[in-house]
Amino acid sequence: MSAGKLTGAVVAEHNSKDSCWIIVHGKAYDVTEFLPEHPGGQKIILKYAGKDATEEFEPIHPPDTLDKFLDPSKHLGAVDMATVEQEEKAFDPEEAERQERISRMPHLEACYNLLDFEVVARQVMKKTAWAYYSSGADDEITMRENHAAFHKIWFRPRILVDVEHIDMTTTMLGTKCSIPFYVTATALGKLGHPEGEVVLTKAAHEHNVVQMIPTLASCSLDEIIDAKQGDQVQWLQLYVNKDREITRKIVEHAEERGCKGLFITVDAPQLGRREKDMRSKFSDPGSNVQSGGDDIDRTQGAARAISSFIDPGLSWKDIPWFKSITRMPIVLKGVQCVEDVLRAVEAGCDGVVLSNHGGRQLETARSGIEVLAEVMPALRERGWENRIEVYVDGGVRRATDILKALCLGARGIGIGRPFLYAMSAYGLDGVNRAMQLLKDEMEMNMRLIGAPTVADLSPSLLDTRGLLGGHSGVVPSDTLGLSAYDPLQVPRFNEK
Ligand SMILES: Cc1cc2c(cc1C)[n+](S(=O)(=O)[O-])c1c(=O)[nH]c(=O)nc-1n2C[C@H](O)[C@H](O)[C@H](O)COP(=O)(O)O
Repeated sequence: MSAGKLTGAVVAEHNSKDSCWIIVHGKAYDVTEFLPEHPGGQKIILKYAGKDATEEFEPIHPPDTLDKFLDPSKHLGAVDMATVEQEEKAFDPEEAERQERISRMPHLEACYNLLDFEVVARQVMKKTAWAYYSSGADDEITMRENHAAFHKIWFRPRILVDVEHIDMTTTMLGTKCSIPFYVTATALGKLGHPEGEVVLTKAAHEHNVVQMIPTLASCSLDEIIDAKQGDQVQWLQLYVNKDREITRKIVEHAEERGCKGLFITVDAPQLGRREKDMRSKFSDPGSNVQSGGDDIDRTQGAARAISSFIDPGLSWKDIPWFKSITRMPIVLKGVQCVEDVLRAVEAGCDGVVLSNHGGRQLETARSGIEVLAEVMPALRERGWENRIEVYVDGGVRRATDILKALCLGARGIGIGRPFLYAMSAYGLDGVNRAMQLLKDEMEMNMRLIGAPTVADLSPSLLDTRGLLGGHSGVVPSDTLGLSAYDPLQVPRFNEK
């Protein structure tokens, strides 16, 4: 012991399956018995047996994970970190190139739209982080269709409308919001930024935008809720655990802490096959997947490793139970056809999110905006349009995308990746700029459409015939036009 603390040498003696100690945030833990239960497999823990595992642990696990899930008897106490041998990191040419690009990255002001953040983030993010955020399922057709679908809808703007004063405010689940979009739930925020989801919390407060807190956040639920200010509104996104008592505790705690909506994710009974994420794990020098020596198939990437608790048995019969454990409005996130929206109304749900999980789940599922165009007329013909709030997410990159969804009848629009990329590349300043760019675009486009308030946004302002074109998959491209087209510039990296 050194000054009443464990030394690195003592911890290093416990470096095998038979006796496995790790160090996280300066404390030692005996995880020997936990090894077979680890959702991410044993190999990743054994890689750090007897060593400091903090860097690997941090982005994937909320800080209270060990307190919550590891028996106190296995908490071995503080380690004198001065005695811990820090491993010499082998030179990583890819990391050196990434750092060099960071040194040349464009100024924040060079980002003029949400896609600009994606261009920069791709160059400056760590490979595994980029892979996790950017990946979609299988061939990523749905992921790309999510954005492409908005280009099938055209506006029918009205003129000579007094649009001097633009009012973007709306209400979502009874909450007044300054703009009709929200930060949707996206897991593992610390893959992109060391502060993780609390960065999104701060920006959401700045712009009076609702934040949906992910079950699989890197930050703990309490950290994210503690980061909110004043009457800032947060919702909880829930992956339902096979152990319903764990789920009950999470829901009750979130309600006690002031969350104003429960969004139950229903499109992920199993997480989708995201090959960029899988591939980046496969090439991860630390994993032994090549040798096939891992006891859990880590070729499935981070997604599969963190989601084994999700209950594939979740069904409509569970809705009454959720209504019995919370007074929060209940919204089903990931609904993808009219029939299930009508069923949600009959089940007494307060809302649905028309979503395919950002194209990360079922490949060739239709985009949320296309489903929205089908759902709202079906609700209106039954007189049910006010019985349920309909949200949509997926592929939203411009305010015109938001306005098209509002015209079709959406209550609010969820945005995921753009805020992750803005955060990963430029931190809080990036997310603030992204939200401000959207606000500026919204104000201008509401003027140009001839709709000064959200209530003025109606289906009559749209031409949706393009959505009826089906999914030929091979869109005849305007080759001549494209060859003449001077593509938009993207932020440029400074010359070497
Ligand atoms: C980009 C992204 C999306 C995730 C997401 C993680 C990332 C990195 N994760 S995931 O790890 O399980 O796939 C979640 C999640 O935790 N829970 C959830 O309901 N949706 C999750 N989604 C889906 C998200 O809530 C939106 O449906 C989707 O991001 C909207 O599409 P855009 O990214 O194009 O805005």
